[in-house]
Amino acid sequence: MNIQKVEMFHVSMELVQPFHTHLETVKERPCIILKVTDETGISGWGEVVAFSSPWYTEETVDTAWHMLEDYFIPAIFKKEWLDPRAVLDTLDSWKRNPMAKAGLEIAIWDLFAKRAKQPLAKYIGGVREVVKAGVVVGVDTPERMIHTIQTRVEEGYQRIKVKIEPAKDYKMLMKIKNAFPNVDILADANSAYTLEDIERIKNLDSLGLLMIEQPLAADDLVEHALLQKELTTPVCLDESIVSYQDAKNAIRIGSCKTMSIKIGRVGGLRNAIAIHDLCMENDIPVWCGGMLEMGISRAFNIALATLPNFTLPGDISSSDRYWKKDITFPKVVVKNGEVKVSSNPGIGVEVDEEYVKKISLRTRSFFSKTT
Ligand SMILES: O=C(O)CCC(=O)c1ccccc1C(=O)O
Ligand SMILES: [Mg+2]
Repeated sequence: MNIQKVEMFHVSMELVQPFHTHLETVKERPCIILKVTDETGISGWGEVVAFSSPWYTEETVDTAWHMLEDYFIPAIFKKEWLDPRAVLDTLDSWKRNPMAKAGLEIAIWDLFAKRAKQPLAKYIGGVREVVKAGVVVGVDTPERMIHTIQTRVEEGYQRIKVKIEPAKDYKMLMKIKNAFPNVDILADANSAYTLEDIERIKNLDSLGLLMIEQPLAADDLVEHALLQKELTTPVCLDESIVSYQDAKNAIRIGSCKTMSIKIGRVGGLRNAIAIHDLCMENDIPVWCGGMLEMGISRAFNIALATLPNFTLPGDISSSDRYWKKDITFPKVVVKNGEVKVSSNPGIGVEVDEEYVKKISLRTRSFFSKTT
């Protein structure tokens, strides 16, 4: 297979509700959408999930745009592709920039699955017809959060995630747990604590949380291991796992009991699958993390979550939780706490290309030299 054309769209959409963490509030969500077309005219779609500023990880929309136009896109025209797993071997001749690499790599996976006339979930070895849905409830007063959680539980979501920080943890979580003793509650700290806060974190142990996500710094696998030894609540790593090697190290020293896998954060679908397999061999259950994504990335998350070791509900929610109008159709809907996996070829959703063009702030097309 040869790539003949790559189109890049820098788009932006307003979230239905602003997304608050202790690090950043996201109201307007930019993204890079990628369309790759082969010699037979079949196209695959990708999405780069970096934000406009480096609050979550170091990449931004602008750094990703730069890496894609100056390095990654020119490189993929130079090869004939027989397997989507080979794409990262080429892109990994440059360091890091996982979200930029992933955006391009996933578009090629979609293209391969479409050429094989198979749904992506089947193409990667998925085993589920439906995946479990979880949702994030934004920081607010405990009363309003309890009200929102009630609605989400009625909608069927199987797990509720709330953001915590030292100034807003035990009391808020206790109110929530008292109101919903049988609901799985996950607390995500986005690195708001240090090991000096160990007594504060240990205090959360009595709440029976499903897990605590990324309590400490992104680059601290060792301190997460020390913390996990002192806690009964499972530690889940998010920002700390940006490569297969990170996952291997975390497992080796016991930094966590579960992981959130995000295709963008780990540099592509091949790596996400490999980390899934590694965790499965080591009895570490995983779940699919979310990035406030648009419909293309959401479709990839659903396909990824059909792999056997995705036994925990992920940040996989209805399109309506994020967007008035998404760039893909049909919409993702949660029914009885589950999302149905598409049986259409590739990512299984159509991209509304006219709409993508309409909301684009900049676009660029690249062509193979041989056309
Ligand atoms: O619903 C979602 O898409 C995930 C929400 C979420 O927690 C998140 C969103 C953007 C960036 C980082 C994170 C995170 O998991 O820390
Ligand atoms: Mg997180």
